[in-house]
Amino acid sequence: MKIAVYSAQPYDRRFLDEARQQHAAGVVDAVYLSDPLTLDTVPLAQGCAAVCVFVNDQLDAAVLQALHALGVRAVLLRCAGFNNVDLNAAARLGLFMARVPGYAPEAVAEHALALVMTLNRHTHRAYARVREGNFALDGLLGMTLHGKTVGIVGAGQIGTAAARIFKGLGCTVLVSDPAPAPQLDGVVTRVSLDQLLAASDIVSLHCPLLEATRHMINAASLARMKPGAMLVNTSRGALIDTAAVIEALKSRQLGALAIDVYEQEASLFFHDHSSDIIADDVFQRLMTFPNVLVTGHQGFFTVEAMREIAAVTFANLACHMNGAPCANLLPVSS
Ligand SMILES: NC(=O)c1ccc[n+]([C@@H]2O[C@H](COP(=O)([O-])OP(=O)(O)OC[C@H]3O[C@@H](n4cnc5c(N)ncnc54)[C@H](O)[C@@H]3O)[C@@H](O)[C@H]2O)c1
Repeated sequence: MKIAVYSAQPYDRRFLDEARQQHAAGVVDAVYLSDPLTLDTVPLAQGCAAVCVFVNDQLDAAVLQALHALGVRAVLLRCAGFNNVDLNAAARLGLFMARVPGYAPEAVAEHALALVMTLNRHTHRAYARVREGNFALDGLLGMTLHGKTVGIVGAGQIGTAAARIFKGLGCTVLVSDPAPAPQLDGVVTRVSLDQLLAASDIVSLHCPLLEATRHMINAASLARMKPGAMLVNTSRGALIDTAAVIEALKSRQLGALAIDVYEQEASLFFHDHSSDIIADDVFQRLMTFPNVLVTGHQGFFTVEAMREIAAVTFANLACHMNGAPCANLLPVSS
């Protein structure tokens, strides 16, 4: 079987090839495409019975229909989130749609911690200063995290890992989740979103992007936050209304922002734009704040997570090829 791998970076190729040698040598051929999947790039999957995609690839009804017409019968997401998939269209077309849930929740949770630590203690600024021979401490004042209150919005696999990390630092951990994980019983305090926003020094988002969670952080919810609190988003960009966040930063209601995801990231992230004029004025405004830290969707990016993503992707493909049950199917509705 031939599989077209969209949005393939050299590191994807390395880990996917490793897994293919181990799990599907001689059975699966991979065609690596640096282009993202869009309606325009569907024809690149000509001759392939499956495609493998990533977080910003388009999987709306038109793209799925075009892939199906080309003979594609399986779509393998090499990620956990599937907010970019039209589930109804996938069901209508009878496509095999599988993802990689919970491949390394600690990797993303640890990245959230890295963002908090960096932004709080200004290590990114200290690094640059010291290299220039500037050892002044002015502007580097942080807060001691021990004893602070951290609010985790969405305590699934990643949120649970994050809750344990912050608990380990001596923080009080609040959780808001309509279906909270029982393994956090006795470790965290369960509260409503409003209670969490009002009480937390740090709010970290770990829920999926759904219609119900789109822009859950907006002007109203920002106003309910503790003045000067830090907001962290390693989940999906559109959980946050970025324009409202900019206003809250300007008024100092929001004390600091750390994001690994951005609602318009598809045209920026995973590529080198250092010689381009970036046309996204909202993103560029964010870049002007000294209390904003942005990374380019790298929360998942550890050796362990990349290995697991590649291995599970080929295990999912094997289920499709052998007609075996697959635990990682998307919840497609008919
Ligand atoms: N930055 C990265 O590299 C990266 C990597 C992997 C996943 N992610 C993102 O992290 C998200 C979480 O991943 P996960 O593996 O922990 O998912 P998960 O399904 O294990 O957990 C999600 C949790 O969110 C909860 N939830 C749903 N709606 C909610 C709401 N309105 N308010 C509060 N909680 C709500 C669910 O009940 C569930 O417990 C993914 O959806 C994905 O978008 C980001």
